[in-house]
Amino acid sequence: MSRVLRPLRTPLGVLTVVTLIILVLVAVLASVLWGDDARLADPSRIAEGPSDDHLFGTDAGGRDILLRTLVATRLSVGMALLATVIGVTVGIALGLLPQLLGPRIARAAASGINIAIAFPSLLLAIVLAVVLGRSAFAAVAAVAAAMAPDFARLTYTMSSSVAGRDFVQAARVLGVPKVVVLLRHVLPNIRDALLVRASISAGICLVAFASLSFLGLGVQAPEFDWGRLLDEGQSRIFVSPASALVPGAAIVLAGLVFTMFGELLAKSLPGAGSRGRSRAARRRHGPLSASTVPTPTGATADSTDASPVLRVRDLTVADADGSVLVDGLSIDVGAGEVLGVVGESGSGKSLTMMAVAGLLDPSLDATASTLEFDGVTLDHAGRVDAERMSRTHGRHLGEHLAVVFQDPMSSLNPAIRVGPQVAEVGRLRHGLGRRAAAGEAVDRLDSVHIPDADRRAHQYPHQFSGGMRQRAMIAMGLMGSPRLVLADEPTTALDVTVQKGVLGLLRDLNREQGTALILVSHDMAVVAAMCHRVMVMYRGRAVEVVDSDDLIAGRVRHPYTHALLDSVPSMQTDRDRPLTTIPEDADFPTGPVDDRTEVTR
Ligand SMILES: Nc1ncnc2c1ncn2[C@@H]1O[C@H](COP(=O)(O)OP(=O)(O)OP(=O)(O)O)[C@@H](O)[C@H]1O
Repeated sequence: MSRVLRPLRTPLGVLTVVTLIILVLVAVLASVLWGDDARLADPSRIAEGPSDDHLFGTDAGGRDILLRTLVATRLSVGMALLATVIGVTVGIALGLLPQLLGPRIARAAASGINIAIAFPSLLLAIVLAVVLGRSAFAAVAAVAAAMAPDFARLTYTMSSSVAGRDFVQAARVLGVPKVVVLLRHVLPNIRDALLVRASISAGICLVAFASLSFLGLGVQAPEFDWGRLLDEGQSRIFVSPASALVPGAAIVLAGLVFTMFGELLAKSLPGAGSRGRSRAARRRHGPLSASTVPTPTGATADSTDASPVLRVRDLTVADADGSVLVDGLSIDVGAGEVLGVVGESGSGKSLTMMAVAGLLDPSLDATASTLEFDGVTLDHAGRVDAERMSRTHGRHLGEHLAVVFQDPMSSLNPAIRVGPQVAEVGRLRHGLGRRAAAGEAVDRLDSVHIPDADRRAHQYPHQFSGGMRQRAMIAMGLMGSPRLVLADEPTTALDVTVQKGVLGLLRDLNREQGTALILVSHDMAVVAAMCHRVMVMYRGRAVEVVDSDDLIAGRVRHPYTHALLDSVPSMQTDRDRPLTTIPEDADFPTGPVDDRTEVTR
């Protein structure tokens, strides 16, 4: 709270607040106190200069210029605020729209917004005001319409960036409807920047209205706003400068107040960016398997379980240019199994997991001859369509599939307290009431060893440590009945002292509830200790799947797996020589090992 109030204690903050209060008081009271005087013409005092009775003189109707300017505050400020509210609301709705539509329509909508924003907004407002007719209502509609594209662009850009964060992906895995994701997870994280921009825009609106009225397009007689007063006064500016200068000064001052208020808001609000660091990356990976069955396209992480939890055949992911990023991958993971996935950076581990979770970027093209999760076929005529998966199987995936992302800071929505985030699954999936879901969330937080879970549930993610955030993510998965957990480098961002706790939690879940686990990691020691089998990926292909015992003993066959093992230091490593690394230009075969391949290690 003190952080929010700190900017108010600066001289600029005090000045802004005081002037804002004065502006509001004038807008509310001036019409009541001086409305009649400001409207009543006095033919005996037409176009007088400054005097004791009239500080800044009178206008062509003999009315006090100062009083008319004060009385015009309500209409001028009111119209600016109304247009801002309408423009911002419409702009935000338009800016969020592409997130709700399919990729093609979204691109078209985004292009439409870009084209609209290319028009100078004041020019657009003038054109619209002419088209809509001369009235205050038309002016409000015109200024709001001219402002909307700007906000649509801002909203679209910011929401696109937030939509890439892990906590939004996590919400999608849970099957949260798109509109709810936008309102609950995206909008709160861009709200602050929009608020600041809106208050600054209100000042700009004020000038736009003055311009319209000055051109005779806005408020019509007998009503008057500052722009109209300026228009009336400009013809007499050389005889009676105050007639134009007073309303002109009011426009400038009020515009300044709004702008200063916007600046003050910017300093007071923490801002979406500071609440949660953006991480565009998504990584999730690998599964557990049982036997290595070389296939024509790649090694298969194959489960011995008669009815695997996850069954993937010939998964291929290509980008828009046709480059193949994941090439013919086949995986089986059975209940209670842990499959490790290792491989060089960029080998396609995350994309594989994204495809399984239905979180693939729409720009990517994915196909599979089989993609079954927990007895449900997820692919559609060979196409892995994330949109369709979420629509058709969102509920099933949300209940039985849990994802633990790499970066615990970006996995949780920074704008929502941890308890309600964990409780969301209970409310969405199990139809629990707010109170019941909150109670269950506390139980789950407790079960993942969050100390003082009741109190912690009321805290925001930034008040949690990294390890606690990962535990909270796991607690979220436990709100359903997960049959499979995809853990994408879940401990990479954590201190080593915390890693053990998080991995232990995943292992307990696997052992006690028979939950299958796919663990992506670069840490060979972790993989060897945690997993039954390990799938080695290289350039988009599974080149080898090996029992972890064999991995530990070095009984591997593919040259890339050898190279991976050679790069792991051991107690026997010669400390006087540089550690072995895999050269960047190394070119290993991308085909899978088969039974004829000699075990050379
Ligand atoms: N949305 C996308 N559009 C185009 N290419 C992509 C996209 N996402 C990932 N890629 C590319 O696909 C390849 C595999 O990416 P992926 O994230 O699966 O790698 P990874 O094995 O998980 O790497 P790391 O270990 O560094 O996380 C990379 O070359 C990456 O640049």
